Amino acid sequence: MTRAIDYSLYLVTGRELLPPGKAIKGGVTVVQVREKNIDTKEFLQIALETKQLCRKYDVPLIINDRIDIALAIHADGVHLGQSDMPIAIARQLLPQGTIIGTSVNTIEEAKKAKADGVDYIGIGAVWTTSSKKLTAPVLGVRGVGPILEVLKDTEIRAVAIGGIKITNALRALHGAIAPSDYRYLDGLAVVSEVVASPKPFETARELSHIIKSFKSFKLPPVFSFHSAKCSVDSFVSKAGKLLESVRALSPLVHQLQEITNIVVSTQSANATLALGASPIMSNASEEMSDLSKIIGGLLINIGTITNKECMLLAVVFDPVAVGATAHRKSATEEFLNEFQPTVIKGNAGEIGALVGSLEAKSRGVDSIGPGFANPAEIVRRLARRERCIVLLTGETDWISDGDVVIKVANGHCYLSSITGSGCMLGTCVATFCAAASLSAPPSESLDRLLVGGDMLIATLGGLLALTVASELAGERPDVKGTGTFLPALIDALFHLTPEQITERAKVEIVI
Ligand SMILES: Cc1ncc(COP(=O)(O)OP(=O)(O)O)c(N)n1
Ligand SMILES: Cc1nc(C(=O)O)sc1CCOP(=O)(O)O
Repeated sequence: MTRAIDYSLYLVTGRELLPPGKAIKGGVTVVQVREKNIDTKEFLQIALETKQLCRKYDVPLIINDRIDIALAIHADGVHLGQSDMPIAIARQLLPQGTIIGTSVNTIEEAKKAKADGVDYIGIGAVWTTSSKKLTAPVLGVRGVGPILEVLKDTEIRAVAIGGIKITNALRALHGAIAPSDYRYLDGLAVVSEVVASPKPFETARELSHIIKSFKSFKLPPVFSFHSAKCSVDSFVSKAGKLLESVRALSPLVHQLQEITNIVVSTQSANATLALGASPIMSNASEEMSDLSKIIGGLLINIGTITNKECMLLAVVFDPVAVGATAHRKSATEEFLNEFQPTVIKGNAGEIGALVGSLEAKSRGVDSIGPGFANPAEIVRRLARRERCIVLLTGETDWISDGDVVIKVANGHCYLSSITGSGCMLGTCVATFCAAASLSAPPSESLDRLLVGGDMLIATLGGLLALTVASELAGERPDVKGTGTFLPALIDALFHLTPEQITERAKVEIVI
């Protein structure tokens, strides 16, 4: 019988790298010895030494490429690449129960591996790597899910390999989920993150913690805890109450808006202040590391984040006019390939570009086209795919965590006639998300390792804050048009109460 293996943290190592002892103690669950350009005798020696270490800690040992070495040391398994010994012949040569894994870069290769009856596949390379000269294209995190889909209804295990780091492990795990049946990775395979670490024990421990936390959490939804059975009243009252947390905690909200002008920045900063939070507007990547330690939430539009620690903060991603230019499209792709947002917010044109729908398109920052025939399905699908909350804005707004869909019909018509209202909404949502995450019990973020706090409620709270404030502002007798509306809106945000939110909310749970 084949030994059952925990593939969670799969360390690939070799003679120029570490003896894996410290890393195993930190939580490595499988070790592979991978040697290139080496004498057989020397490979054998290294494999034997590694085997002793693996036996000591009861961790299975896999040999890369070389069936003869695996046979000689009675290894637990072999890993064979596309140009190595064919799987069927390897099966004949190896004792029954030997684990056989193979490398996969395409759906076709995955189908072949499935037909060959391998025990596991290594899917890669997810990202670029300095540990190997790649001969196949980099998949990106979005390329992994469709390959996993091939393993549907099989016992074949899967790990992702290539460029996996502590900072992107979470995105790799969440982003690499086959959408149709929630098949997810069994583990992550790493070389340099552990072997080049000055503290391999600590690095392995941290990676292991991320993977365990991911696996312990039931899928989906990622950021909230609801079912369609929850009542509208409970959603709305929790969303309104969050305003009290915003005022009590006054979270620092970082607004990294590479493509916005100064007028909009001032407005967004004033809206953040009016809610009782504290804005910091900075695009300097040099500051990201320091800022990530003190901010409660982050709002980002098209642009880059160099500091991946931010992934563990409440992050609102606003892909402004993503469908309008090739640059915005590729920047957004790149961002979502690497980064795990908490909320994606966009108008129909922007969300349409993300889901590949022709029902709505971007013209500049505006949206054109007939609009979505089934907006509830669109937000739910995107939320599931990106493992986050999605907020689709328009005359009616739609929110989903991939499960529940909420329809919101608040807002004054002047909102769409002033510049920067989308950015103001982004900052309101980021502010409420920051307050929700800061007030969450510490165990919540530790257990789930994403962002603690209820991000569905927080998104609803931020949306209601701005839309209800806009109604209050628009109703003022001294507001005669959009010029007087804007300062009245800031005033309304400043004086907004939880009761106004709950009394005025026009919210429906759709599914
Ligand atoms: C877990 C895992 N996945 C993929 C590979 C790559 O193996 P291969 O294609 O045989 O390439 P080389 O490692 O031989 O360069 C792997 N080793 N482990
Ligand atoms: C050994 C290997 N195989 C890959 C593949 O794509 O099949 S990528 C890779 C190296 C992974 O190293 P690191 O964790 O340092 O990026």
